Order: sequence, then C-alpha cells, then structure tokens
Amino acid sequence: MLHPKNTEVYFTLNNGVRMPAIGLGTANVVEQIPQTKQAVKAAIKSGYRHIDTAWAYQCEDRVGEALKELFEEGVVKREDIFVTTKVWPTNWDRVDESISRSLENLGLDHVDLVLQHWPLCFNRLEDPDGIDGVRRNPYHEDGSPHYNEKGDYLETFKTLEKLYLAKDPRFRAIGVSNYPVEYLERLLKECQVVPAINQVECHPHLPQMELRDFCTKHNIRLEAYSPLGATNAPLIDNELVKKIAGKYACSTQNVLIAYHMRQGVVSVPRSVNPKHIASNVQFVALSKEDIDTLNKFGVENTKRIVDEPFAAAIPGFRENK
Ligand SMILES: NC(=O)C1=CN([C@@H]2O[C@H](COP(=O)(O)OP(=O)(O)OC[C@H]3O[C@@H](n4cnc5c(N)ncnc54)[C@H](O)[C@@H]3O)[C@@H](O)[C@H]2O)C=CC1
Ligand SMILES: O=C1O[C@H](CO)[C@@H](O)[C@@H]1O
Repeated sequence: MLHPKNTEVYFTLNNGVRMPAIGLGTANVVEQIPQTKQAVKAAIKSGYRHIDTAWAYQCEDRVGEALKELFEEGVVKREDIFVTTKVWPTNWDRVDESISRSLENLGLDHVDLVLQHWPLCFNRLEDPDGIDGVRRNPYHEDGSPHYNEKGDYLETFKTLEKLYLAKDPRFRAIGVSNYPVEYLERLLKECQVVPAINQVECHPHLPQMELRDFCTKHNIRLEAYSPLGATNAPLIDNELVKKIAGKYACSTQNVLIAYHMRQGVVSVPRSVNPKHIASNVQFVALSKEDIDTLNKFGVENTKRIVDEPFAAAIPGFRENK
C-alpha cells in the first residue's frame, strides 16, 4: 500500500493548481438534499479536502453552511479545501452572474474550479418551483429539450476564459464537463486557455478510452462523475469488480475509486452516509493488469448510465460513447 488514504493523493492541474484526487459529490437526489450539510461535515472530518457542487444541485447553501461551521470549529481552513462549482446551460450567457450567485450560496469569496456544466444552451423558462425562478431542465410540450437555437455552447467557456485571463479572483482554474472529443477539438482551435478539467461520466462500463487519450495528450485532466454507477451504486455488484476486490480483500467501492486514482483521474463519489463516506477513502494499489482488465471490459460492454434526454444534441451521448 503506497498511501493510507485516497484523501492524501493530489493531482496537479495544467495551471499548477493542486487538486485532491477524490472529492465528495453533492448531486443528491431531492429527498437527500437536506442531508448535504452533515455529509460535507462528515467528509471533511474523514479527511476529504474537495467538494464537488453546482448551482444546479440546489445544495450550495448547505455546502456553505457546513464549511462555515467547519471553519469556525477550526477543523479546516479555507485554503486547505478545494471547491468546484459549475455553470448550468440556462446560465450559458450569464457566466459572471452564475459565479457570483454560486459564491453567494456557498458563502465563499472564491471557489477553486468553475466548470461549464454541459456544452448546451437552454432557454430560461420562468418557473416559481425552479432554481432562482428558472426551470432547471426546460422541455417543450412535445418533450424535446428547450435549446436556445441561437446560442453557441462555446460562448460559455469563452466567457470563463476571458474572466480567467483578466485574473478574476473568484476562481483559480476553469474547465468543462460533458465535452466529447469533437467539442474539445473546436475549443482548442478557438480558445487560448486549455481547460484544466473535463468532468465526464467514467467507470468500468464507460472507460472513455478515446477521450482519455485526447485529454492526456492536451494536458486536460479527466474527472470521473458517477464512479459507482450513479444512484444506488449499481457497479458495486458488478461481477468482475467483485472478483478483483476479492484479490485485494477490499470493497468493490474501493476498487471502483482506485480504478480512477491509479489512472490519474479525479473522482467524486457521492454519499450522505458517514460510514460510506469514510469507507470510500481506503486506497487500493490496483495493478496495471487489473486496470487493463477493467478497461477491456468497458470497451466490450460500453454502457452510459446517466441518461439525460437534454444531452441528445451532444455527439456520442446516445451511442453509449
Ligand atoms: N458534471 C456532471 O454532469 C455530473 C456530475 N456529477 C457529480 O459526480 C458526483 C458523483 O456521481 P453520482 O451520479 O452522484 O453517483 P455515484 O457514482 O457517486 O454514486 C452515488 C450512489 O452511490 C452510493 N454510495 C456511495 N458510497 C457508497 C458505499 N461506500 N457503499 C454503498 N453505496 C455507496 C450513494 O448512496 C449513491 O446512491 C455527483 O454527486 C456530482 O457531484 C454527477 C453527474 C453528472
Ligand atoms: O451534474 C449533474 O447531476 C445530475 C444528475 O446526474 C445531472 O443532470 C447533472 O449533469
């Protein structure tokens, strides 16, 4: 064993910022949103130094309450933790306002990383039950996504880039999420700043081999969302993962997280259960041979688990790529 805990592993981003290799995911299902505060407190007390959140998760205020108490209790200092937030497609042309709103929710003067959440532009439909009065996932009556047809998804990153180059003190790094290779190619042609991160669904059923190679070549760090297979963690019952976990006498959850850690990929498992949060930090020295076996399994059994109908416009999202 090289490291006693996953929480002690850090990766360096392309602008020199150090990012903890594991973070707590906070895209909690609606009923669990009220548990976000205790989950963040449990995570930090278990050694996590990285929280992945977003305006769209409707829990930034609860993350903020937890952090405020942790700072007041002297458990951690602001500079010891890494906080990510994201700009949702309804805010695609309101990047500046979205960042300010997230900081207000979080009660922080800066986050460490801002991601463009999806390469999509949504129309803003007023909805008193939405977030800040706007529907999160807007659809037409016929069920098709309410895209802003005049919008260009790259505008969001271009605005982030402009703020970053102007040394906006509200964040330390910028990146993207859910960008396929084709979109990254366009971004690299039209922008000067290379995104520090591309956060995408990634696990042994979706190893993202082509995207991973592209990101490595261009110094974009891959970050895995849904590392356990999303809600109810279906991948913890995967037979191959169970077999590998048996070899290391560890849990399947630990194999699923080590799969990323050992490949230089950041991961952000979500839980509101303090025992699960604490157990997810056990480091496993997964061998190259076992990683290759898991990658081969994924190439042969590719399956995207997070299926958002609004993602249909993005290449690859409906072809399990
Ligand atoms: N950029 C994007 O578009 C997206 C980002 N994300 C981010 O990634 C994070 C993680 O992905 P998720 O889809 O939330 O799913 P996940 O793959 O982290 O799995 C969450 C499920 O695993 C369960 N779980 C966690 N630890 C466990 C353990 N030790 N034993 C048993 N069950 C356990 C949780 O109770 C929950 O049901 C999100 O919370 C969010 O922060 C997620 C989806 C999309
Ligand atoms: O980050 C996100 O989480 C939700 C649920 O998986 C998804 O819509 C979004 O991209």
